[in-house]
Amino acid sequence: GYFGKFGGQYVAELLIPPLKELEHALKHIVPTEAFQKEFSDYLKNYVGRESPLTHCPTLSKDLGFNLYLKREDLNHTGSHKINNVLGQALLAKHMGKKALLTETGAGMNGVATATAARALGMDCIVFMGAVDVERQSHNVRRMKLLGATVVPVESGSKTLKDAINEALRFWIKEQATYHYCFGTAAGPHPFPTLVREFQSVVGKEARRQILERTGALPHSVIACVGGGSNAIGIFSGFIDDPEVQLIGVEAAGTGEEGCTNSAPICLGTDGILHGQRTMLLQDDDGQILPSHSIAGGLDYPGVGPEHAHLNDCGRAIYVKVNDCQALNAFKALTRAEGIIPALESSHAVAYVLENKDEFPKDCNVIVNLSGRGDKDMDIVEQCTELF
Ligand SMILES: CC/C=C(/N=C/c1c(COP(=O)(O)O)cnc(C)c1O)C(=O)O
Repeated sequence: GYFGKFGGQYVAELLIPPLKELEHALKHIVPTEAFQKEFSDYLKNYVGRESPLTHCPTLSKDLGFNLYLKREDLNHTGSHKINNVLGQALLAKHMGKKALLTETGAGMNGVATATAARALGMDCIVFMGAVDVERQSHNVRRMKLLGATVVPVESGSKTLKDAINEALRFWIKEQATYHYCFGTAAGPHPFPTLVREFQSVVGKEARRQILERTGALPHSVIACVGGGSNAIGIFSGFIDDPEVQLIGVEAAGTGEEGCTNSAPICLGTDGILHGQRTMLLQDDDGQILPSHSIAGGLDYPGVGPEHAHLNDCGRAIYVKVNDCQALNAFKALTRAEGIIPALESSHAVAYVLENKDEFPKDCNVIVNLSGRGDKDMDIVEQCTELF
């Protein structure tokens, strides 16, 4: 369960049994033809895969190279989150679990888990920081419509980190009947591996699609990084093609020197959080620092261990983009191509728009468009100078 020196299973003894059960399921159920067939069938006929690879003619003309978007925003429920939670929900069913619990920040993972629970006839509890309940209210309404119980978390910074803490406590108590649908490629082993496995469909499709469309591999593949699941999903399709540059985009918050941010790889240090050794925003005593991002789904002081390793070994580079740059990219994509991106995904688009001279003329670049922006209407409308 390690990625270089990162990863592991640093949890209370009480959590070892369900994690061991999950490791067993990953090894003995996921690889079976029956499971893979059922999972692929849901991805095709319920999620609506495969997602398109959309060329952006207007932005490409301005950039001087070809920008392609992997359209995870077009999946059922509006983001890549459904790929992972459907895989985990199917696995939970096979493991005889009766209900699902999860954490959510942007609410996309909460909606996806509530949706998968309905599709499989299971109950669902979602832990969500009180700050996120406010700023992503569109998704809270969707979760409730889907019959999920939303538990606002009032501890700590009342965002994703705190929701994970509460969810883990709940799981310790209810592990016999609940499966913890971990929403990102982070947490204790086997979650980073399990989530990567279920998100790898994105990278497989994107690699085949770009070869079909352009006859060559792309110069770069770019994705925003919160916990790291949409990025590791698309990276995994190209990780064995050393000529393809992999770029993870973290959230720099407001961007001033020393400001509160969510960029643990760019600005953090090595430590342990939520059962994993990874890069973190922490003080000298190892106390976790509060994070900030305009995007609820990136507002997390940690990152999945595989990204910490890919940064360490240099296979991927990690950069950061601030709130304002993300908002500008949100507007640019909306107005240029008629696609309204999630603020999380806007960070990946912003990196390309802000650094266009780094990409060779006429090359091909893929950005993972991890989700749609309906949930962000209130936030964006507050930045009225944008529109
Ligand atoms: C697991 C908590 C993260 C959430 N969302 C994260 C997110 C992210 C960042 O999550 P990762 O892909 O796991 O880094 C990117 N794009 C969209 C549209 C997102 O919603 C959520 O609760 O919805």
